[in-house]
Amino acid sequence: MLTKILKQKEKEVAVLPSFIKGELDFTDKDHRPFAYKIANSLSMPALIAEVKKASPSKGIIKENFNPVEIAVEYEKAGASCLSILTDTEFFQGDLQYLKDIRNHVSLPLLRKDFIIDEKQIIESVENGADAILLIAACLSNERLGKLHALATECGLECLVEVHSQQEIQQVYDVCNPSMIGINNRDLKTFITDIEHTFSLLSSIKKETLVISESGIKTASDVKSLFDHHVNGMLIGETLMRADSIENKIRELYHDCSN
Ligand SMILES: O=P(O)(O)OC[C@@H](O)[C@@H](O)c1c[nH]c2ccccc12
Repeated sequence: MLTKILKQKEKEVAVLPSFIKGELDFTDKDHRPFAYKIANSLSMPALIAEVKKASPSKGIIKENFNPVEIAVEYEKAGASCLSILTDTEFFQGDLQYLKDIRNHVSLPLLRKDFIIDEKQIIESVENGADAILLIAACLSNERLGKLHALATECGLECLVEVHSQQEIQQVYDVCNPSMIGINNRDLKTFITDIEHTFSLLSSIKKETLVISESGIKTASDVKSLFDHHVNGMLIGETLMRADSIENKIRELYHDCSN
């Protein structure tokens, strides 16, 4: 699946406009600090709530999908940051959702896509992202280092996603990201296991914020992230399937306040 996605991304990137680095000027962009928001959620793991219509493993997750309404609900319900899927082909997202949501909420926004090229970084800034996802499994060391450096120069924060001890090493060899995301989803089997986060925690530097991603479903999951001092959690499906986002978020945090 990842190979298929990356092939498609190469096609998309080929038609993106090129740019001249010296001519970039993003000084007037209003940046909403992403990692700062995560670091400041001390009493419980910060919630990065994901706007996600569909996925390759689950198909359509939410039928009546209104991205702006969902984002507004997430903000009201106390999410710290939002993650917006912008991949159209596999996740039925759209870059336009990022723009629209930015006009209706004041939370920091992560563009969730498969970033493999510098041109997508420029596109992310232009469309209102505060942060981007960089997936170690999709990038060589050299690419990861370069993309992380350009994003930082452009004022974007990076959440660098890893699945293994080896990838954590790869990340630290080429950059020092403020946030590392541990994906609990095994990309080969699509099975999620939150224990995956705990098994990799000790390899992450103290100064790096840790985000647990995927398959977080219950108050007891959230409590165990909290007990392991995980800084943040990225939740999509559980919230998208809830009848009431507000009630679901309250329910998820329930055991942290006891
Ligand atoms: O819907 P879930 O299981 O709560 O997962 C959210 C998020 O972690 C997942 O969408 C994700 C994590 N890494 C990704 C990379 C690309 C696309 C999607 C993802």
